[in-house]
Amino acid sequence: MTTIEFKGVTKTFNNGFRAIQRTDLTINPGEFTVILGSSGAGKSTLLRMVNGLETPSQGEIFIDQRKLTPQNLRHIRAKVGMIFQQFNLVNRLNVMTNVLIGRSYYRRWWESLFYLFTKQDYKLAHWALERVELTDKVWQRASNLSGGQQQRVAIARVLAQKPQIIIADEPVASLDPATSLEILGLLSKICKEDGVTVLASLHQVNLAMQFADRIIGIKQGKVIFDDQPVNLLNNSLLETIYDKKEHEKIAVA
Ligand SMILES: Nc1ncnc2c1ncn2[C@@H]1O[C@H](COP(=O)(O)OP(=O)(O)OP(=O)(O)O)[C@@H](O)[C@H]1O
Repeated sequence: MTTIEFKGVTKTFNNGFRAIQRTDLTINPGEFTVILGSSGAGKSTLLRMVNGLETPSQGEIFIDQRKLTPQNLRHIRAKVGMIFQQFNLVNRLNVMTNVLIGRSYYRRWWESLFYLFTKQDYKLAHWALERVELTDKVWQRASNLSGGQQQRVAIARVLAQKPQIIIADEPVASLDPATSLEILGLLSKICKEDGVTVLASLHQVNLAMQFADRIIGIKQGKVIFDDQPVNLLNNSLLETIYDKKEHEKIAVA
């Protein structure tokens, strides 16, 4: 099981805006850690640094005690599966091919370009689609699926990658409440059954409380809460993580 460490990490964008203040964090192996914070708090920036989609301005990131560098980025990306709010599927391709794309990290670039995958890749893709209960949709175009089904294809693609870490950037922000529960339940199951370290950002406090082993609250790029979910509600920090108005909106929702 794999640990993620942020050591003295900051992120300042080219326009001079500092999105992440100096951060030291260890994300424990095999845990479901949720990052909470209002819009613009820096959740995506923090997550995107784990697989090199953003680079820290200062400090270092370690995956399983191995420092993330441009030289080992491809190797580390193979271990880190990524799930996005907008699913990021190739809409014109069928479900199977989308899932096979998760195997690209283990293929030469031209093999992936021409969708040349091995029997073992197909076997893994089938296994992944079974895990997300989508074997009846294998040959359908991705664009013909519902949002929840598309997110399940994205999870299958990540599973086919055989990741040690899953980074999920607001994975349920585009889904209805029932489908959100289904998707987070699936991620939680994968975390517990496969020993995958999951680091997810969410907007919904109730969902974080239900699924997280640990919640990290950030505000203006700074960690202001880091504890078990049960300690969040006892703590006025919930009002601090979100400004009070937003908190009241969430409570009503
Ligand atoms: N490429 C960039 N250049 C300059 N500023 C950026 C860039 N990307 C993000 N930011 C800024 O950094 C801050 C953090 O952005 P980030 O996307 O990490 O927030 P977030 O917490 O994920 O927000 P949301 O919940 O709305 O997705 C925001 O103020 C954003 O405008």
